[in-house]
Amino acid sequence: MKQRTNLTILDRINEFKRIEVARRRQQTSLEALRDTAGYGRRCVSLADAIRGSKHYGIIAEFKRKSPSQQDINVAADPSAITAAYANGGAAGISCLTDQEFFGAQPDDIDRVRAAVTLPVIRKDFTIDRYQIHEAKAMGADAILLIAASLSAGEIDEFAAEANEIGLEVLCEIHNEEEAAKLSPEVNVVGVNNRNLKDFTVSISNSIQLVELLPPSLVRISESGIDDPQSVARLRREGYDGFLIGTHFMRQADPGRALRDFIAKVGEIEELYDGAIA
Ligand SMILES: O=P(O)(O)OC[C@@H](O)[C@@H](O)c1c[nH]c2ccccc12
Repeated sequence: MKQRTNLTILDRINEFKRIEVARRRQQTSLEALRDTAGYGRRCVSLADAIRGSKHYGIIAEFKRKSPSQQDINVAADPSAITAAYANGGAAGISCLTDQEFFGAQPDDIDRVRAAVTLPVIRKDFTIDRYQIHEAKAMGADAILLIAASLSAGEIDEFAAEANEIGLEVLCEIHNEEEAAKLSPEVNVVGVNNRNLKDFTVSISNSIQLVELLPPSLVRISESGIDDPQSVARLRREGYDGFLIGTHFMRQADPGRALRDFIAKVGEIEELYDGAIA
């Protein structure tokens, strides 16, 4: 038998999710989810927002705490912060909805939805198709699929089901083996710089994997980005966007931090363009 001590954090979260999903399904049926106002809402395209961004395609994340960073900003208000992210130049919003490990509250997406018109990613650990419909009912525009947790068949199936109800899919990979699981149903591919098994972070992971990413997909680099220089570098490698949470959430004014960050990327790119002109 597999020993509990050998389970990674991702295994533990996914195990918890199976119980959570079973409980939620008892409380609210799929049919009831389909009757919600959120479910009837027309989604905004995340891929288009990243591609069309004039501010480097930054998806700013709302996150109170995490297993790797512990408390980040536990008293944070989702409406105020994401409205400030929108004003600061975000291309999209990522909002954690896991309560147990990430400290989310049940109405977080509602509050984000009320505050912004940007595309919103429901950031959770999707291991069951029920969660796809739940994301739609919550008013999200896109869901996250973590390749480390799913088979190639599940990624394809879940992504197709999400697309069918208007949701886009961000599929997250961390290595070559996971890159091979990408499906044509996926809209955005994210290379995670953080290893979800041991929490080590390395931006060079995005640099190494970029050549394996299908050119048709919008590409983003995720996690551990805290320096405008890294964004400028990764853009030269072919990344269209960036998912950044902790660096902004830790600051007194996350919206302003995003605005300043974007301005610095601009300065770096100007210098770079000047140097090669
Ligand atoms: O806070 P950071 O290091 O800027 O990272 C944001 C985002 O990439 C990270 O929260 C994340 C990436 N993949 C995930 C999967 C589940 C939960 C969270 C994540």
